[in-house]
Amino acid sequence: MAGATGATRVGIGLIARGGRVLIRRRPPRPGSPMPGLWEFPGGKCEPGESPEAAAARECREETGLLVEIGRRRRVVTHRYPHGLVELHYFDARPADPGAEPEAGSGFIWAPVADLPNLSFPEANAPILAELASSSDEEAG
Ligand SMILES: Nc1nc2c([nH]c(=O)n2[C@H]2C[C@H](O)[C@@H](COP(=O)(O)OP(=O)(O)OP(=O)(O)O)O2)c(=O)[nH]1
Repeated sequence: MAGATGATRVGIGLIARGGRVLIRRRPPRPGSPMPGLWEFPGGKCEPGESPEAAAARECREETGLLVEIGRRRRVVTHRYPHGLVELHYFDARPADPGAEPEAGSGFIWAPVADLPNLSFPEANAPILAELASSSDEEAG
């Protein structure tokens, strides 16, 4: 769904537990850009859906986990060759603290400190820098 700026709004969940976050490689699907890059769970807002609700729904659909959405950390507008996106990043955690992502979903718990070494879509640079700096603080 397009926002006021004409950008496609996207809700993204930073599902964290014990210094790790859930990521997977973007699947190679027809019409889905940037296959093979790592990503956080998320996707486009449906008509009338808030980014927060989209983040919760996509986390559920993609990882199988029911999540509690926390604060909105950042909003990033980015132009890709495939279009203009407005990415809303939310802190999230599994409603059941011991729950694991669905087998076959491709999601893994990656240490936050490892994220700078992985290839993500370009628009994720600011959130990756922010997460890396908060992991330094925790470590230090
Ligand atoms: N899920 C997700 N999308 C991201 C991230 N970083 C980033 O730039 N994006 C971009 C890629 C796409 O342009 C857009 C999300 O679209 P998508 O294609 O993954 O979403 P979707 O599941 O709703 O799409 P569809 O294939 O069902 O049409 O946000 C990220 O970390 N996670």
